[in-house]
Amino acid sequence: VGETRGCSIMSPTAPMSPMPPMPPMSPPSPHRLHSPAVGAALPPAAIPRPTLCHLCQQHLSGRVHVPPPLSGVGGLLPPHRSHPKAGIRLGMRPHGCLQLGCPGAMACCVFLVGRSSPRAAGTVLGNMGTAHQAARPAVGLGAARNSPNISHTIASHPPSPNLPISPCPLHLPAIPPSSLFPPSIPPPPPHPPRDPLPTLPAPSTHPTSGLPSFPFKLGGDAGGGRHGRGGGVAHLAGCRAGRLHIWAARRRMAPPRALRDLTLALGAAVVALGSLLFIAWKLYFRDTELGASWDSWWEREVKELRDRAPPGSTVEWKQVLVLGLDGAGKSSVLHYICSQTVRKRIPPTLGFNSAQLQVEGLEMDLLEVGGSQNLRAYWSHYLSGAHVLVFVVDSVDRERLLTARQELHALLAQEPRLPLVVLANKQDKSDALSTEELREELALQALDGQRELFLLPTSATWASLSTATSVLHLRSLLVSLLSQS
Ligand SMILES: Nc1nc2c(ncn2[C@@H]2O[C@H](COP(=O)(O)OP(=O)(O)OP(=O)(O)O)[C@@H](O)[C@H]2O)c(=O)[nH]1
Ligand SMILES: [Mg+2]
Repeated sequence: VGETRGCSIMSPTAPMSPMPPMPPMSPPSPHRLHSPAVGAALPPAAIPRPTLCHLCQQHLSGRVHVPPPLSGVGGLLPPHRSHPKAGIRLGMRPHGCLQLGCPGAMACCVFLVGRSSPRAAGTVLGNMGTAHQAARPAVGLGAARNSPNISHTIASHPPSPNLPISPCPLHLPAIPPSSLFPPSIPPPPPHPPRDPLPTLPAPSTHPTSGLPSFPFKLGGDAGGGRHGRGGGVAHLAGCRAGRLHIWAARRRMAPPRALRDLTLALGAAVVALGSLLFIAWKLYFRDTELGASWDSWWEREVKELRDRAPPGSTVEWKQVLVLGLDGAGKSSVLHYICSQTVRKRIPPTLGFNSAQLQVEGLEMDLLEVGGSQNLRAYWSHYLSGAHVLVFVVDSVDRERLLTARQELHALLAQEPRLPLVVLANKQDKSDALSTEELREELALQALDGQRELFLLPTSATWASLSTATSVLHLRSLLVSLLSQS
């Protein structure tokens, strides 16, 4: 046990004296930095007398001082004589200036701030008066009070009313705080009363529209104006006000000017391009059937026939009447005979078509009357002037063969001796009826012996040009028939 070194070293050699009692803790002082005394409130006499910092001393002694590099935050720069405004740097602290309790700093700052920015002066004073109550903001106010803006601004930053008063190091006259900080800012003078608005007349009812309207004068009292001399009383109806409102809304939503111009330019370009294309199309197809109308084609045919006739020759006119149900192929056959070309698309004949053929001193007048139901009533009117009747039948249209037969026999009943040529058209189609079948379906055998009767298989297509079904056989037959009569 005796070898326990720690115990032997740590063991006291002398008896311990009792500890003295600790003094009671004092509460923290609000002015601990400026007053070493301990207490809740300091009497004015206990505040240490302020002393000028070295920067303020230099400035107040009249020497130009170039401030050292700035550092820190929350203070003011010392002033510069030639550039007083340059000395104002709120929010930046210069070296050594704005020492707590330095009234010189306060005076310099307020002086310069007051010359440059009254509002900044008020801020400075307010901050210093509240944060550093040991200083005396009233000292520097002697230089700034001449500006009404300063005192006005300072009112919004009133320092504590318990500020102590100490002698002014700048020997400025002491100013009582009550005159520096007015209790309230005087209210602005009231606006002068405006002219009362003119009262509108009561609305009346518009005589024609029935809407409420308000009379107003056009052109003014002088009797001029762009609406006519003498002015006059007009009526502004309620609907017009609505239109004005819509117009204004449209104007607000109108696209920008550049977009409008671009749209107009594009529209003009499209119109010009379309016109050019149309002219080019017309020029390109002027000699083809696409560019020429049906009527002009007939006119050209007639002109060619007349030009081909030998001068002074006597031409005998014969009329060939071409009839048949609609869609049988009458127009196609005529076109084929006259031009020996095929038109893929032929519009239905709404009235009649006429073509002249001059062959071997014989001029044929080929007359086609439309085959639609409303035109069939006119067929009989052309029978008396015809020398030959050509009746065209659609060899594929089985459903209407009975109709075709009835129409044909009704015509023949009126002209018992008129030569008849029946065309079994569209023989190029695979399901076309043969001529024998058509002879039976149309009851042509009943006409045997009454008149000259022919039944020809035809096809008005390119492929049939040199075949037995070519329409050109019809032309030869017609020439033979008409030459005899
Ligand atoms: N496959 C074929 N189609 C034909 C033939 N003949 C005419 N067509 C077609 O039949 C349709 C009617 O021909 P159109 O010549 O107009 O008949 P249409 O008798 O004059 O008719 P309407 O004028 O209405 O009385 C057209 O589409 C022609 O192309 C033919 O021989 N073969
Ligand atoms: Mg036709």
